[in-house]
Amino acid sequence: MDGIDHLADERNKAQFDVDAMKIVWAGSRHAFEVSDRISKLVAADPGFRKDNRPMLGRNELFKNTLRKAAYAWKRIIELHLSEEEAAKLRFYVDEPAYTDLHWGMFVPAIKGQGTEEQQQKWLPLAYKMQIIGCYGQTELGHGSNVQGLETTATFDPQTDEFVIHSPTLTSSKWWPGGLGKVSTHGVIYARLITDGRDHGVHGFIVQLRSLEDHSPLPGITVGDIGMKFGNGAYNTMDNGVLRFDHVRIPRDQMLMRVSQVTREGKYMQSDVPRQLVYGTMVYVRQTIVADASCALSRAVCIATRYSAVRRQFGSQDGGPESQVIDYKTQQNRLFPLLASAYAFRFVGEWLKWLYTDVTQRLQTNDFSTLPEAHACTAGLKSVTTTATADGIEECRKLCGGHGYLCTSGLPELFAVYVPACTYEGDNIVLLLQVARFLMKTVSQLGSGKKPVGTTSYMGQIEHLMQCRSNVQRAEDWLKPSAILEAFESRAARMSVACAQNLTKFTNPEEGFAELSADLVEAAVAHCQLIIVSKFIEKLLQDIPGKGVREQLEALCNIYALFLLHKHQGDFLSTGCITAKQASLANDQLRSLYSQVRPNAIALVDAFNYTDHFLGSILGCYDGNVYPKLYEAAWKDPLNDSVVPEGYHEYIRPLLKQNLRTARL
Ligand SMILES: CC/C=C\C/C=C\C/C=C\C/C=C\C/C=C\C/C=C\C=C\C(=O)SCCNC(=O)CCNC(=O)[C@H](O)C(C)(C)COP(=O)(O)OP(=O)(O)OC[C@H]1O[C@@H](n2cnc3c(N)ncnc32)[C@H](O)[C@@H]1OP(=O)(O)O
Ligand SMILES: Cc1cc2nc3c(=O)[nH]c(=O)nc-3n(C[C@H](O)[C@H](O)[C@H](O)COP(=O)(O)OP(=O)(O)OC[C@H]3O[C@@H](n4cnc5c(N)ncnc54)[C@H](O)[C@@H]3O)c2cc1C
Repeated sequence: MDGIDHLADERNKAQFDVDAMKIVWAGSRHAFEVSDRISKLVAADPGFRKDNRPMLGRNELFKNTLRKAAYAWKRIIELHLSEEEAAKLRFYVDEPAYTDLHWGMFVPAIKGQGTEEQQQKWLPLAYKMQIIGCYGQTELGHGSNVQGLETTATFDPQTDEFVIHSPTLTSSKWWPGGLGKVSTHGVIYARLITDGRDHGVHGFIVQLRSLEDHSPLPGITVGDIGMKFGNGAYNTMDNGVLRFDHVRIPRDQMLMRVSQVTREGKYMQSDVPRQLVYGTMVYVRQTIVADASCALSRAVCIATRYSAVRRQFGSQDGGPESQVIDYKTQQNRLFPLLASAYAFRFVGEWLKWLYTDVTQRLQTNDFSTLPEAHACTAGLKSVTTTATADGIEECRKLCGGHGYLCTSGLPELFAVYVPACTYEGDNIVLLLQVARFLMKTVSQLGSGKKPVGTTSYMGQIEHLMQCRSNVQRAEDWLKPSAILEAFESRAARMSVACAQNLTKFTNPEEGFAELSADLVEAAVAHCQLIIVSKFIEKLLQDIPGKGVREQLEALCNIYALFLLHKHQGDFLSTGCITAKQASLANDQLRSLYSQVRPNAIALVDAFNYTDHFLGSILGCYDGNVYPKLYEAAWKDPLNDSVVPEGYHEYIRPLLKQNLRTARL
């Protein structure tokens, strides 16, 4: 606006090489270059404008999303973008749309659960978007309990078809994104019935709409489920309702990698575990962890830049007031979120590796790491999305009153992000899955079976059950070994305590239900240990760039010590640390905040977000907040006229009446 960088002084304070940090954040030089190029391309294109979203009504908003999705596809084709570049373009367009489900769930479901033949038939059509697909699992009556789904797929041997049917109101598909108005096809989950026998839930490719005129096919009732939380926000998505009235599909449209139905109607299961039917959810949960770091870093970038711009109190001799970022309370709320964004980035990278590894093993029929992959994706999805949703709201509060304005970008970010705590598995339901995995691990400890992977720490259970932290000075908390021992012993002791309490119940399922709140806490402790340990492992790698390692070490310590402080009840009650050691951790945390303070702006610059992507006046790169806020206010439709519409109808009569009353 005035061409001045109002945050230049802050940028000059940085003690590390920001460009090198950008590469660490992106994951590689290649990833950085792709991301940088595509984000700038999107930002410069008026076709991807998004600042008017909160003002649009539902129909206008939705049509605008359709236009953008079609335009994005046109640009992808014109520019010959690779799959990686196209995914980045959709990411930076930053508008939830049916394409998320098409590329994010429909295609992966066919890839993961379809046979080679099925993949060859359906994937080319999906890749060219000649068909558009959704993921139709959840129903009005059941979401978390997948085994409770009611939709049926009954095999008819006479015609070699499945009959897909919604027998009750509660069996209506409800929620699938892209279903409401766009999808031509869906991977639909239904109970497979052959010869009167129910074989449980399986996936089927079902055509929903005509490829000629988009009308629903016979027997199909489909529509949108209605407005969701927040103006604009996730209402760009057509989450849908769907009912089937005896809809017939050919037999070869059952996804048959896990199990098959023969021409004669015989149900056959391959060696592949039935849980692979849930494989698409594992895949998406893994991507959601990486997305958590994006959403949180975005909110933190806004709150950090604005905290450096905003001044309140503390003026000396008529000089400027204090920047609010210098208040320790602000740092204590903001810097752990900054550290969490980095922590989630690195654990997301690791989880991607774990997922790729398990996928390769599955291809050779090695299913041994599937339970761990399920527990890690479920647990980390839960812990990172909860922290991110809470963190975005905290960032809004960190921006004071202006954070509540839509132009801060934070209300929309929160509204779009918060359902991540629910979709792809309710966070509590997922933590209970982790707890089951942990209880199984503990119960096998005496059997000679060595715990592996993320539970390998349980292999030293005797030590972890009785060790005492040897931290004596605040600086001792900077040793990775001190942090790891505290987190491992806390997690191990909480799991073992649950396991011991479970033995008091004759019926294990009753015990599990009764102790579920404690089990969830044990699962959280285990997941936080994974995040801390993956951050520490990241620091063992070669990290080029002046001062980059030092900044990451400080952030890693902030993340760990902040958690230790927040959950000190766990650490103290399990006897892993003393009250004195907890207090030393807090002293160390304060001193780490001072270390990070001069680098804070550079640490958020390293995310390399364009102003277009951030979509926030408070977070704009040049920090020129006030003129931009002032100017934006005048662009609000309410300011189109000086005297508002409705004055003559509703304000003037009131004022006149008050005048008469006053004269009386
Ligand atoms: C405007 C823009 C501005 C800003 C944008 C900013 C940010 C945006 C950021 C992010 C957006 C990112 C992404 C968006 C993506 C998605 C959103 C859209 C779509 C959402 C889609 C969905 O929600 S799809 C539906 C998902 N549904 C669920 O997740 C259901 C959850 N329930 C279950 O998974 C299961 O029912 C259960 C696991 C809870 C229980 O299953 P059940 O069969 O009953 O199992 P159990 O008896 O408990 O267990 C049996 C054994 O099976 C093992 N198991 C269970 N699940 C799995 C699995 N998945 N894999 C492997 N193994 C599994 C379990 O451990 C048991 O094992 P045992 O050894 O103990 O027998
Ligand atoms: C924005 C959005 C997009 C979505 N997109 C899709 C999609 O594309 N495709 C699709 O199929 N689905 C989709 N869903 C549905 C989503 O996956 C489900 O809403 C989710 O799995 C949670 O299930 P539920 O709604 O049945 O919650 P419920 O299970 O009914 O949860 C209600 C409460 O009960 C608690 N609870 C449930 N079971 C237990 C238990 N065993 N122990 C303790 N507490 C429990 C939960 O913690 C929660 O507090 C979407 C949902 C949203 C919000």
